[in-house]
Order: sequence, then C-alpha cells, then structure tokens
Amino acid sequence: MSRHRIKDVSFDDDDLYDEDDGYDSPDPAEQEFVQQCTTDVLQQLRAGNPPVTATKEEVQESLWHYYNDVPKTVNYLRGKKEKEIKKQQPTAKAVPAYPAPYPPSTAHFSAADFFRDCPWLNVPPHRKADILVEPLCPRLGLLGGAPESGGKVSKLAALAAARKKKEGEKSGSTPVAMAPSTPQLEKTEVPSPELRGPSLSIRDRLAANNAKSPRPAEGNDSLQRLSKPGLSTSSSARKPSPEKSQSAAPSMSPPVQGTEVPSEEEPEEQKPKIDIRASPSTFASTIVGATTIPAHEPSHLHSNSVDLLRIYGQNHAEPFDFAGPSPDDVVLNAQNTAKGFKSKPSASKNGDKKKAQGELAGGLSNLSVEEKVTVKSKNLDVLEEYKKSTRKKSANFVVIGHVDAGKSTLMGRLLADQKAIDQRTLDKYRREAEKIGKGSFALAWVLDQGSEERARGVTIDIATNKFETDSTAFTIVDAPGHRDFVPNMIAGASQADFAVLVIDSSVGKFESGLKGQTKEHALLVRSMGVQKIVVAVNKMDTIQWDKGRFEEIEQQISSFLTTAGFQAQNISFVPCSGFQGDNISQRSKDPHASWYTGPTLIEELETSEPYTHGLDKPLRMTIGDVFRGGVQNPLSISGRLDAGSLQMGDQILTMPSGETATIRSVEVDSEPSDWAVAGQNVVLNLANIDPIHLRSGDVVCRASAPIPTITSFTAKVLAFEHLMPMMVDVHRGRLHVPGRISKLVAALDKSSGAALKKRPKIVGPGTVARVVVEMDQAVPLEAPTRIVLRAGGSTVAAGLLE
Ligand SMILES: Nc1nc2c(ncn2[C@@H]2O[C@H](COP(=O)(O)OP(=O)(O)OP(=O)(O)O)[C@@H](O)[C@H]2O)c(=O)[nH]1
Repeated sequence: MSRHRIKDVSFDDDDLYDEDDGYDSPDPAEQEFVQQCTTDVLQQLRAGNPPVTATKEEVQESLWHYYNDVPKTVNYLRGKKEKEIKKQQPTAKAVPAYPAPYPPSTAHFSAADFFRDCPWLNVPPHRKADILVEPLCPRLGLLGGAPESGGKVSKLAALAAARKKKEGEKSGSTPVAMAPSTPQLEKTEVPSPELRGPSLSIRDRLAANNAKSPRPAEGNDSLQRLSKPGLSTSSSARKPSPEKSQSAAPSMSPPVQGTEVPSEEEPEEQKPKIDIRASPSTFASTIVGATTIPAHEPSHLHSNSVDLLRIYGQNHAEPFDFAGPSPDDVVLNAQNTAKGFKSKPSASKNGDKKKAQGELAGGLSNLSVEEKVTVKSKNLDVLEEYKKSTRKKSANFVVIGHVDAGKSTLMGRLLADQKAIDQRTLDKYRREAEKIGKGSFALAWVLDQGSEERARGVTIDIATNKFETDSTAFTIVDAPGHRDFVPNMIAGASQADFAVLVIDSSVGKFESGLKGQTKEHALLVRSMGVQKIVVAVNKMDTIQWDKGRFEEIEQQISSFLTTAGFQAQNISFVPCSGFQGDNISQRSKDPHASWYTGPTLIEELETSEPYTHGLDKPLRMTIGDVFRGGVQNPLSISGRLDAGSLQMGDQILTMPSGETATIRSVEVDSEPSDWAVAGQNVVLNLANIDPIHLRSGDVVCRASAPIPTITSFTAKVLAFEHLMPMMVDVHRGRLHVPGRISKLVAALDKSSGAALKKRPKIVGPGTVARVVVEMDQAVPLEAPTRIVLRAGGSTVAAGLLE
C-alpha cells in the first residue's frame, strides 16, 4: 500500500476516470490507514500544552497535505489553532507575560512571537511617543528657499482656518493639532500643552513652549536674520514681538501653509508683512560674509535676484583685476628681478595696457610664415655702371617659320659650330635619335629637350639657348612653327630684338609654308616690334643650291615683308643648309653654292644692334618663368628687362598681385651681377614674397611708378583677318586674357595714320584700324605695349596700345 500520491507515468488518461464519478475509488486499506493517522493526530493535539482540538476533516485534510505524516500534521495544526486562539483574545490579555516557548519542532517563524518575551517592548500605548515624519520641504536656493518658519499665509487659507476654528468652538470640541506628518494638512493654531492630549508630539510641545516664551531677537542668529524683513516694508516686522513670536516659531508646514492666522481685530493693511524667505545656508553665509552685516540693515541675502558676484564685489572684496598681473606673475617677476632679468611688464595701468595692445597689433601685422630677409643694397648708380662696363653687347633673336622648315636643326648647328654644345653631347643625341628612327633630328634635339617634342619631332614651347661670338652674346629663342603653338611663338617674339625667319626652300614646301605660318609669323614679329629680320633660305642642299630658286624665294618674301612693315635695309637673305652646316658659321664648300658670296648666317646676326633704349624709364619686366633657383635661392623669376634698371637689394612690386618683394641677387646672362638694365635677360632671386603672387606674364615694376592694371584699351592694329565686334584673346608675351573687340573706331591710312572711315562695321585683312578692346579681367598694360588679338586659333590682328 502506497502512502504517496505518486502518479504512475505508465497510465493512460482514461485510467484516471471510472465510469461513475470519473475518479478512482479510495482503497479500503488506505482508508483504514488514514483513520488511524487521524486518531493519532487528535490524541497528540489534546495531549499537548496548551491542548488544542481540531475537527476530523481538518486533520485528514492536513494529513493529505503532509502525505499522512503524523508529527508534521500535529505541528501544523497546533500552530494554526494557537493563532486562532490569540486572535480571539484581547491584545493585552492575549500576550502572556512569559509565554511558553514553542516546541522546537515548529515549522513557522514569527518575529512577533520571537520578541514576545522582551519586557521592554511592552510599553503601554499611552506612553508611546509619536514618531514624526519630516515633511518634504525642499530647500530651494543657496540664499533662500522654502521657509522653515511661518510665512505669510494666503487670504483664502486664513479664512478657511478661521472658519474651521469657529466651527470647532461652536461644537465645543477641542481643536486638535494635526501632526504635520502630511504636508497637505493645515495647522490652524498651536495649542497649549494643557489643551493637548497625551498624544501631542514632541514637536508640537516644543512649538507651544516657543509660543509661551518667545526667543529674544539677538539670542539666535538664524532667527534674528529670519526676522529681518528683506523686502518687507513694515518696520514692526523687523523686531519680533512676543505676540508675533508665534510666527517665528519653527514650523514644519510647507511654504504655502503658514502658521500665522491674522487676527480679526487687526486690519489687513496694518498687519506686518512677514518675510517668508528662508535663511541662507551656512555655506552661503560663509562665502558672502553675512555675519558681518549689521542687524539693522536689510540683508541682501534675502533677495533671490541679487547677483552673487555683485554682492561679493560690493561689500566684501575687490573684484579681481584681470588686466593686472596674476599672483603667479607677481611671484615670477619678483624672482626674475632678483635674478637680474627684466620683469614682465604689468598691463594694469591704462597706458601700459594700450602699449601692450599696440605691441600685440604690431606683432600680428609683422607675423609671417617666413622671417623677413634683409638684403643690403650697394646703392649703385646703375646707368653709370652700365656705361663703364665692358660687357659684350647682347642680342635676343627669335627663330620663326613654318613647321619643319628646319629651325631647330639650324639652331642646333649654330650652337654646335659656336661650341655652345660639346661634340660628345651631340654624338649622344645622334645615337638616341637614330635609335628611334629620327637620326635627322639629332641637331634639333639640342633645342627640343622635351620628350614629347623629341618623340613627335615637333617643337612645342619656346626654348632659349645662348652662344657668344667675339662681339655679341646671343640668346636664341626657338619658337614652335606649328599653328597650334602660335601663342608660344608670340611669347618668344616678345623677347626678341630681331627675328630669323627660316624658309624651307625644297620644292612645294616653300609654297605651302607661305600659306601656313611663314607669313603669319613674319607679321606677328613685326607687330611685336621686331624691326630686323634675317631670312634663312634653308635646305638648299635639297635643291642643289639652285640660285634661281633662291632668287624667286627672295623676291616673294621680300615683297611680303615690306608689305608687313619691315624696311628693306632691315631684311637680309642667307642661302644655307642647317643639316649640312653650309653658310651657318662657315661658308659652304659645295661647288654648287659658289655663286653666293654674301655673309654667313652668323655674320649677318652680328650686324644687329643691341636693344638698349628705355634705360632711364620706369622699371618694367615681364616675368617669363617662375622657378626654384636652388637651395640658396628658393624663389626666382626670369625674363627680359623691357625698361629701366634694377640692382640687388631693391624693393620691387609685382602686378597685378600688388605684392612687394626684395631682390636678393641678380644674374645677367647666367652670370652673377649687382645690377641689370633694359634689354638684358635676367634672373632675379627674390625674398619676402610668396610664390603664389608670381605668374608668367606678370609685370615687375616699382611701387613709386607702378604699371596700371586696366580692363579696356584702344589700340591701332593691323588686321590679319576680317575684324568686327567679336570675341578675341588678348596676348602680350606670356600674358593672354579673354576679351572682345567692342568697337571699331576707324579704318586708318597705313602710312599717315589718318582716319579713312569712321565707325566701320567691318574691316578687311591688311587694313590698319583703331579698335576698342575690353577684357574680362584687369591686367597690367600700358602704352605703347604691343598686343596680339587671336580668335578661333588664328591671329586676327596685332598692334600697339594707344
Ligand atoms: N635635307 C635637309 N634637311 C633638313 C635641313 N634642316 C632640317 N632638315 C630636316 O627637316 C626636318 C625638320 O627639321 P626641324 O629642325 O625639326 O624643323 P623645325 O622647323 O624646327 O620644326 P618645328 O620646330 O617643329 O616647326 C628634320 O628631319 C631635319 O633633319 C637641311 O638643311 N637639309
């Protein structure tokens, strides 16, 4: 027989139900066992101390819960019954003075029962003191907050309190002071101890005592301050009288519920206004020195709106003067003075302050990324130095002509013949050129240094090289012949004293060249101011030095150049072969060339006069290149002096940036020099300027005579194409800006310059015209500068700024 209600996991759900009531019928043997247990439990309950009884059903129910365990069932029922007995007895009587301990087998623990035998807990209720819970009256601010004392009550609250009091008197009941355990309750009156029952709280009794014997005004500092009116206008409120001490008694009421009830006899307007603001905290009192304020003066501490800093500054301390030296500075200055150093100046005085500010402003203005470089000038009379100098005359010439006319080859030969390039380098160029199948370009590579130029066999940008004869230092400006690079050719032509026009004399090439850049280049250099031109009739070896061909070319070109404005005495022709080196530096040894007895090319070049005019004019130099000259010269510019002179240490002005720079050193024709004059090719090593202010095409001048920057000008131009109001690019050396011909002023006579027709709508090629040009941006230009106008990749006009 099992004592446990253990579920057999092997059953089916149907096994739990029988056909009658759905549950198993009790086993007779088990019923007998339960009966026996019930009897045992009842006997033990009756035999215990105190004896308890329980019903049969209670016992069997308990046995069922305890799985028929008799001792546990007895313990449970005994505890249960004893609790019921206790509940039925009155409290005093139910608690025995010395209750018997529970049997050790008790399963339930009760704290009350555990401490029941403690005699000190058996305090009669009437002797128990109230436990007061402090109301939550948050302190609001550092210098004020919720009033701890009675504050001014609202009229509504006062009326409600008075009505309540009256009702209490009518009903004859004693007004009971409410324990301020709940802030919402309103205390209407502080009763006397006699009126209070034994349940009066300690706080209430203290309050009543305070009402009876008011505190003297000077007895307690906090109360004294509390009684000060602050914003109150009533003087009577300043000194608390015994009658008013009630309001001064500490109250646990929240701020909105005052303890003072206005007397009915006293008119409202005569009642003193009580300062309901709280006293400052100890911390606040300490930092503002509240205790030093005389008692009779209104305390600013009660004004919540008072600025703490203002209080601090007005009454108690001088505000710190931040303009003066800091305490650390004072100490450091004293230490430095003792060591013999100059002390840090104080800026406390106004004068010193201004001085310091001035120094600061000056320091900022002088602030620069790089330190200013000072270059000592020798203060030379440059023109005198120039006259005394024994330097060779220098001449620049630009090499122009149609593409593949043989310009670079001719100049390479010239440089080779003049020993400006050594044979070893020349052999190297030859080998390299042969490697890529361009052996005939070996001489051209002397000038065409760019890889693209060498690969394509075409000059792209101008190249400058120097060579010297016995009398002259020459600078070659090799210009590209291709029409796509005409702007570069213009830049080269702007630096030239004269021009060498190279013409391919081979059959068909001369004719095509005339239609191409031969004429354009000649016109351009003339428009750029070049007056002398040497025509090198090249590749004469290809036509077996045909004299007739040479004379035909000479005639056609001469005619054209004269038309373009060159004077006949400034035009010369030399039959030559750059490839073979005939009539370049040496006369041709070819017997077919014996008919020519004139000067060689170099001899013709030496007849040119140096460009020396404009020495006494204001400094003008167009920047050709901006580069890093080396470690000693981090910023250099190169170009040709158009006018004036300069020397080392001079201050220059660059336009259009308007930035100044110092000339650190000067190089003339790659030689160091103290000075330079107009016509010389110079490199200026600069200091005290940022490279971003320097560009090719900018103009160097002096601040005393700056070049103007303009956006429009009138020019007398020779039309290469039809001209009308149109968009054009304005070229001046390296400078080129977009603009437009805004007006055709007049068509002019070529020789006299007189107006033939005013305001023409269009002018044809070869016509000289006066036009107004406007530019999109301001550029440094001044008369009589030569300009070139191009449109759609062609030169449409060139002329002189008026
Ligand atoms: N037969 C012969 N060929 C020459 C002579 N001069 C140059 N050439 C050839 O002509 C070709 C072009 O020569 P370049 O010196 O590059 O001509 P270029 O005028 O400088 O050409 P670009 O600068 O590109 O306009 C090369 O193959 C040269 O070898 C010459 O006197 N006789």
